[in-house]
Amino acid sequence: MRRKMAAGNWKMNGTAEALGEVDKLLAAHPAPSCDVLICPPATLLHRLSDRLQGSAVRAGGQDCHAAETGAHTGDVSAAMLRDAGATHVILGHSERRSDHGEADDTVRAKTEAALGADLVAIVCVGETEAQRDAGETLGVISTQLKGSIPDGASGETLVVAYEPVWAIGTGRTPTLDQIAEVHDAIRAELSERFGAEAADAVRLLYGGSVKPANAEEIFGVSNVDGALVGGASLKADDFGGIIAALDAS
Ligand SMILES: O=C(CO)COP(=O)(O)O
Repeated sequence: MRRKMAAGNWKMNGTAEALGEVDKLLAAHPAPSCDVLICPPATLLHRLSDRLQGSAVRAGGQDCHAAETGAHTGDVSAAMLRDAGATHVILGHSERRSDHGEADDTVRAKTEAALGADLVAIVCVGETEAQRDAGETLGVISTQLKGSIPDGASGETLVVAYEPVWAIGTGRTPTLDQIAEVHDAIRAELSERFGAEAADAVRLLYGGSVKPANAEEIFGVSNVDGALVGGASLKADDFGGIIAALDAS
């Protein structure tokens, strides 16, 4: 049985006062039965992980460099995230791919670095609207999975997030059938590469305009093991509603 996961990606949002929302969330959901993860900006990671001491909620990074140390101004290594209290890191998010030109081989190198630092890697894949309209969705996802996930990944160290680019921050979501089609295809692809047992242990998250109002139906979809949540993770009430829907699913 895969443990469900609700992961919040704060993106470039939040200064110290945002931690008040975390206090609210912890008070409202002291013992969630799913894994709950918050990935704040790197500047908040240490303070967040201090705040989460003694709770069931974990902290994660939003990116890391592929190298361990060195002359990479502005970058943060996987070991540094770990040192700041992270247990997980999001890699290959579509905003990293588009804002920073990250290709699959970069994502793969970063994922290797994350695994080497004992972080769970949440590797993101997803098609653009033009790719979906052209009928290329499954091919694009397959290429991203092959290129972004290193051979050393396992069910315990890898989470895959399917985030259609056109659904991120837009209020639009794929149909439930479209989500099922992609998640089933991801599971099959992982199974072919890593074997059924290892593939079965990998959590597959859906991301893109997940809200309390649509969470329940999305969590009912085949091979959806939770969500990677952007905007709605910034407010304790909204993220709490998503956690509650996941716990009830
Ligand atoms: O990109 C996302 C999470 O990584 C999704 O963002 P939204 O939930 O704001 O659409």
